[in-house]
Amino acid sequence: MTTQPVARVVGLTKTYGSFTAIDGIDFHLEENGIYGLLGRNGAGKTTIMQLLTGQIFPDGGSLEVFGSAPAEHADVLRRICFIAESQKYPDGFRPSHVFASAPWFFENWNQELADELIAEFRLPVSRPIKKLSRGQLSAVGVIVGLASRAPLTFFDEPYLGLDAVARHIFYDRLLADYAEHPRTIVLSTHLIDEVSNLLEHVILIDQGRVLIDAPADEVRGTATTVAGTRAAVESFVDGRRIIGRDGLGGLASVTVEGALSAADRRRASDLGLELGPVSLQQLIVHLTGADLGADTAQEVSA
Ligand SMILES: Nc1ncnc2c1ncn2[C@@H]1O[C@H](COP(=O)(O)OP(=O)(O)OP(=O)(O)O)[C@@H](O)[C@H]1O
Repeated sequence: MTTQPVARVVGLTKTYGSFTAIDGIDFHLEENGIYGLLGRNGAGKTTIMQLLTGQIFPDGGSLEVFGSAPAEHADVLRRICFIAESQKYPDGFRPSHVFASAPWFFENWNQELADELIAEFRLPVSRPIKKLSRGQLSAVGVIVGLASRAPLTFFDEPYLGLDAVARHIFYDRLLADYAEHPRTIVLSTHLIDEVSNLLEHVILIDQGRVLIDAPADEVRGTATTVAGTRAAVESFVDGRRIIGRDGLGGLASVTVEGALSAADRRRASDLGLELGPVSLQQLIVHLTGADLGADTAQEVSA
């Protein structure tokens, strides 16, 4: 049985003056999946989400969400929740006002889940939003995004300022709620290693184009990390395409591109080497030529 995709994007283009932000991309979002929309700064991730949520219009190609152009259809927009990096709220609003008005926008809004999250995030719901800390402000968005249970939910770098505990509450709650109430969730983030286990599908954007559109496990399987004594590792990886290196003293860990054959695996075992899957982040750093690790370190400590 084939289901109709939640979103269908064909040859989608968005230009700003002479600059092409989105360059003729194609992809589908299927019903019920957690997608990672990944890429370097300025790759085009937010622009894609703005196009899919009808906030801006494309300059070329076609775009269907739940079978219609999102911008003109209120019934489509009602099934979408978009949590932006810096969500804006009306002046004088308090989190309690946001949660009280949410059922009006989201037909699947679940107040019980919202209340549990408010307690877990220790969010002061009666404080004016303007007075909230950066992390508390992000928590408001994360709570709306999860409790909306919208059939298509976008989280655009949702956790600026959230501490490690709060981020893990978000990841755990997202997975648990998704298991009980499957829907389509698109997560854009630079903290790739942290969300790597959540993602079922990866769409990697680079300079307005799609570099990867594949199941996360398939992406991870395109490279292998080889670890062991330096001499054994170097002998094993000799002649292979190397993606990354790490090591300390006599120990080394090298990531190589391509699938390993059964003979390769036997040889690695004979050399006393350990083989492991590549981290999604390592692979993406390699493919987009960026040091996302530095970015990540900054954000984690922020
Ligand atoms: N209104 C605009 N006018 C001109 N250029 C724009 C506009 N909006 C976005 N851009 C450009 O389009 C490109 C894509 O921006 P976008 O915000 O989608 O990137 P992103 O992948 O979300 O980046 P980040 O990870 O830094 O948030 C960038 O080069 C950006 O400068």
